[in-house]
Amino acid sequence: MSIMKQQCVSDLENERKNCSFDKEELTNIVDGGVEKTQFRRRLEEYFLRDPQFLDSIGPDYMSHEDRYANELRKACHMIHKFSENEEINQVIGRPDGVRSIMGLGFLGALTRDGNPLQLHLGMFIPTLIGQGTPEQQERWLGRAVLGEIIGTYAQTEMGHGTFLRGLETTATYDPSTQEFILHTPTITATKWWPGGLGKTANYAVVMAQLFTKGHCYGPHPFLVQLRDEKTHQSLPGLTVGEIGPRLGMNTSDNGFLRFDHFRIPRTNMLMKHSQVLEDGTYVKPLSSKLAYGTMVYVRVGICFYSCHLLQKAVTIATRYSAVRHQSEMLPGMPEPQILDYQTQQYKVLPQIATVFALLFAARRVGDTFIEATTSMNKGNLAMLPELHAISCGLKALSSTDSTSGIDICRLSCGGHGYLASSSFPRLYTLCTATMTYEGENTVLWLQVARYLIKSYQAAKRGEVVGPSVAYLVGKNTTEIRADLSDAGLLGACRKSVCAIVAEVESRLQHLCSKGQDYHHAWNNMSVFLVKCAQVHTRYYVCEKYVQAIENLKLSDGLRTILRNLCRLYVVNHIIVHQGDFLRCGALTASDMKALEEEMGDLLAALRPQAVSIVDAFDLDDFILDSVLGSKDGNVYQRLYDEALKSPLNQKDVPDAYYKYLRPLMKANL
Ligand SMILES: CCCCCCCCCCCCCCCCCC(=O)SCCNC(=O)CCNC(=O)[C@H](O)C(C)(C)COP(=O)(O)OP(=O)(O)OC[C@H]1O[C@@H](n2cnc3c(N)ncnc32)[C@H](O)[C@@H]1OP(=O)(O)O
Ligand SMILES: Cc1cc2nc3c(=O)[nH]c(=O)nc-3n(C[C@H](O)[C@H](O)[C@H](O)COP(=O)(O)OP(=O)(O)OC[C@H]3O[C@@H](n4cnc5c(N)ncnc54)[C@H](O)[C@@H]3O)c2cc1C
Repeated sequence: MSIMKQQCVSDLENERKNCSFDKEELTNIVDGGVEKTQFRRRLEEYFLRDPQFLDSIGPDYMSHEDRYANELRKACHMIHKFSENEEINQVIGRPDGVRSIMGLGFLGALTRDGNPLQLHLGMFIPTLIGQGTPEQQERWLGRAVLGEIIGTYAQTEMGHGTFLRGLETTATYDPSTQEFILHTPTITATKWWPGGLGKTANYAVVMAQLFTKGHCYGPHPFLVQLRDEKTHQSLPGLTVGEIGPRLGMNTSDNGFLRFDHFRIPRTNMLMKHSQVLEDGTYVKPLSSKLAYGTMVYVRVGICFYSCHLLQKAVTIATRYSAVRHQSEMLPGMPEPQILDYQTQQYKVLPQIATVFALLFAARRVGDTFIEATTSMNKGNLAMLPELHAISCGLKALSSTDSTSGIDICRLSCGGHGYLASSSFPRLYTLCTATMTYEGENTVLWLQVARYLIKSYQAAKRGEVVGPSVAYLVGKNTTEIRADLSDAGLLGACRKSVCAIVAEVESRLQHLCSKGQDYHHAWNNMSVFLVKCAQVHTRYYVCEKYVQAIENLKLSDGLRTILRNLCRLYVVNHIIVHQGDFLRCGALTASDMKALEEEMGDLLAALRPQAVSIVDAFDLDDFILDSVLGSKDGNVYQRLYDEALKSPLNQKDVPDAYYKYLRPLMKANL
């Protein structure tokens, strides 16, 4: 064993000796229970040890087409393995089965840079479940689950992604043939972006403006066959293709689609919520927003997904920080592990704390989703506005924090973090996409703000408002801070959110009273409205974090760790945004000093446990896919071995030298 390897390995071994808690207990909490850990491990064994998921050469060295083909190969193999596994079949058969399987983060690692079947699994099947009638599900769902038909979710157009009411694709009902005629009237109406649309999918859920009897009823979902089931050739009357290279996700064949008066049967409109009868009569849904149901589902999924990406990044960064030695802390002494620098701890440890914050909050929003959909299925839509606001807020917060957290982790690994083999570039590009897709984050923050302001005004009038916003009026606004305990800090958060919302609402009203119409006043206040949404959502996350730890049954050792992480999260948030707390008098300058001191203590207390905590995430080396983050810490050998795989290293003198450099250098001429 080389000296370097020995040192790296013993660094991690020493770290692991410090562990003051039961790792398995923490793993179970991360998974959501002992049984879930066991289930995940069984499936990981089944998938990750299968050599078919290995790449013959690194995807970064493949052509665009070969990379797509390689990931498609693995994605199809994954579906085969789904159908061959009795346990998975049983789970998929349950009402929440598809969600449970999709929620297994490790599946994302089977394909590296975007899965061509992700939209099929993540949106097409859920839309059939959420928007299709029982007869429609009978017709398509079973085939979709088996992979006999592959679909995508085609909503966004070149001209409109955010503003759904602005979609231009039309679906006009023709009662004489009982068909809808799908048409793309302009270049901007071209469907643009859907994953898997380019070359993989032979079906799509297409969102189009529904016209019947001369009226437009807004965007509705239609099940459209795109390609022949035998030849896979695109059907006459439509044009479909791939949109070209992206920042990342380059193997998800994001596509475009145009219709030229393309006809589909009436029964292909997904009619669970609204219907068009044979004679063209439109039957209204209970709420027009039910057509947006799949987006709400996926926004909840993104809260889990972005958190999982951060979990990977922080595992890599923490292990690397324990094996990397650099500079001198004490003059003349050996170079310390970089994790011993307080500034390094401040990069890594808050990201670990964030993983738990996002995970606990995602679980709460997941529960709200299940509760709301259960009552919606019984015709009660009362929870829909609250679900929409919470899922928008948490999707925006999770994706933003995970993306910035991943980049902080990358930076914490210095130069090596910039290598593709560190995995950070891929983690970053996968995560930053979650800030845009499924609702661009600013737009989602403004949806939350709309709900906040309306609820605040309603609460001031004495009306009952949703549970997540009930705190906006009443004693919280005048609450006198007692101490810096968890409860005290949550009280300070509440007070500052209440102050910010009250001030922004009053400035909004002021603009209106000066003669601005509400929409202009709204736009002129929108920077601050976004802020309202952000502080409210942050408070939601902090509150759920504290509650989760209070409610979990934990051993003392683990309780201390999780409590310290939670404190670090809340205290750091308050320090970073201290202006919000000082401005409304929720906290004082001397409180801030005390909190800063506490933060230093928390970093020091958590430092010895950092490697063990990320070990407890139980992420297999295959999942991490990083030369910097593997379990054994053998960083330098892996870096070197990976570099040797570069095609440029297969010849000492590359062909390009003879073509370009030699003439320039005038060598041997
Ligand atoms: C649980 C575990 C899970 C496991 C995991 C599984 C999942 C794994 C994840 C897989 C990842 C898959 C990859 C995904 C790839 C990306 C796919 C896409 O981007 S696809 C493309 C994604 N594209 C996008 O996301 C587009 C984003 N744009 C939009 O969603 C909409 O245009 C809008 C919301 C911005 C405005 O809509 P507009 O119609 O103009 O509405 P107005 O503003 O005029 O407000 C009117 C009223 O409606 C209300 N309301 C609104 N929405 C909802 C709702 N959903 N509901 C309820 N209510 C809603 C609103 O509050 C207001 O109420 P009020 O105040 O009147 O009471
Ligand atoms: C990797 C990836 C995968 C995708 N997959 C799919 C898919 O499978 N299916 C699908 O249908 N779509 C998909 N999309 C499209 C995606 O959903 C949209 O790009 C997204 O909803 C944003 O819409 P937009 O592109 O129209 O952005 P725009 O709305 O044009 O955003 C541009 C800017 O305008 C601002 N803006 C827009 N409206 C407002 C407003 N009301 N107030 C304030 N600011 C505003 C935004 O904040 C942003 O800064 C995907 C996109 C990406 C990047």
